[in-house]
Amino acid sequence: MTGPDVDPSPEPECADGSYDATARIVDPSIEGDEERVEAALRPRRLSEFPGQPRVREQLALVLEAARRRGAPPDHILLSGPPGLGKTTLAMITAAELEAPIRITSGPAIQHAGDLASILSSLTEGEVLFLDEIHRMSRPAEEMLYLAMEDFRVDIIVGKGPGATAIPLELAPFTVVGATTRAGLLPAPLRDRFGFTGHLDFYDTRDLETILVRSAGLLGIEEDAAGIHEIARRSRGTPRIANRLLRRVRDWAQVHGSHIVDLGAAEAALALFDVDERGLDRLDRAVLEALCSRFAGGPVGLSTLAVAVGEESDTVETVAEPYLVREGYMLRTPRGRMATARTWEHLGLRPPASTAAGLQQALPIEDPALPQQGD
Ligand SMILES: Nc1ncnc2c1ncn2[C@@H]1O[C@H](COP(=O)(O)OP(=O)(O)OP(=O)(O)O)[C@@H](O)[C@H]1O
Repeated sequence: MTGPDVDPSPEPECADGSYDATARIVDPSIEGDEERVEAALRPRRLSEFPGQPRVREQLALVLEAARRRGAPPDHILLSGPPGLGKTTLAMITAAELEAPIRITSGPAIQHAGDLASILSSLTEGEVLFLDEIHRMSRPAEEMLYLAMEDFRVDIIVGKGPGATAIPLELAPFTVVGATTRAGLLPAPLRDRFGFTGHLDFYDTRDLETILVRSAGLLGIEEDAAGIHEIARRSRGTPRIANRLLRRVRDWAQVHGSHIVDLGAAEAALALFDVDERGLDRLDRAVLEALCSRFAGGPVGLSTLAVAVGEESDTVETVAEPYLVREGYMLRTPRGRMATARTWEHLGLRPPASTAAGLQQALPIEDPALPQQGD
């Protein structure tokens, strides 16, 4: 079977030499054709979903209990870095409940009225998937509290002192919210979710399972060494793993071997600037700025982002979680700092004062960053 195809990613360097995150081969965000390929690769049921054993088990329990009660489950919040499977799990939730799903996102709901019209059209038991729930407007958020708790919204009719609230009953439904920034959710909203699943980066073995499945669906011939190489250099992220698989497939096709093996994986990943540890150009740009321009830190997030020509949000949600998790960066009360591993990876020697500072660096717990076992 030949699966859907996409063009190779363009070279991510801008004309002025700054970094273009939209063109990153390991950018976990998606657009256009990529969305179509992703849809084809999504597991449909919990039993087909590799990795995240804790969340999977917890979710299975919540859904099974709801099914036995014959009532919609509690609202579900899924948090974690991009590309780890939040949307996939929301769709699986609906499939396991045999319920329809309505998909929207925080930025798409700017007015409370937008949300009211979605809520009032939900059928009993329907799943409402709210992606990027932390980006909803305040009035919509407040309407959502009431709807989640009492299955009711108050429609305001008129303006000023004469305005009246007309309550509108809603059919019971389940919100599945997804966020890359759980720490930004206001407490009243967070408290209305009966179950929170935090998705963490995948280990290499789970990524191998995902890649073998994807290769089968896309009609790609592979061997174990090729799959292993891609898996271990995918930043623990299924979306990136699937994308690298297609680029290695491209390389193999163009070079006439047609098989995703170790040689093809190494050559293609080198071509697309994915290094031995799976770090990409943005990761390395951040680390290089941290070491070369700020002597290893501490440096504030926005200063660091400006230094690499990126939005703070991109550095914080896309690059940092993996760099922190892999021990390449520390978040301290005084700012971001390089670690001994960073200097070593870049082949640089820290100045003596920085080396001493490294000993005193105190990491901070930040709810916006994924925490193990959260
Ligand atoms: N456990 C998994 N098994 C197989 N494929 C997966 C898994 N998790 C994610 N994927 C694949 O990775 C891609 C991205 O997943 P998904 O869209 O669910 O991520 P996300 O966390 O919602 O990302 P975002 O935060 O950007 O919305 C999809 O093609 C999906 O099929």
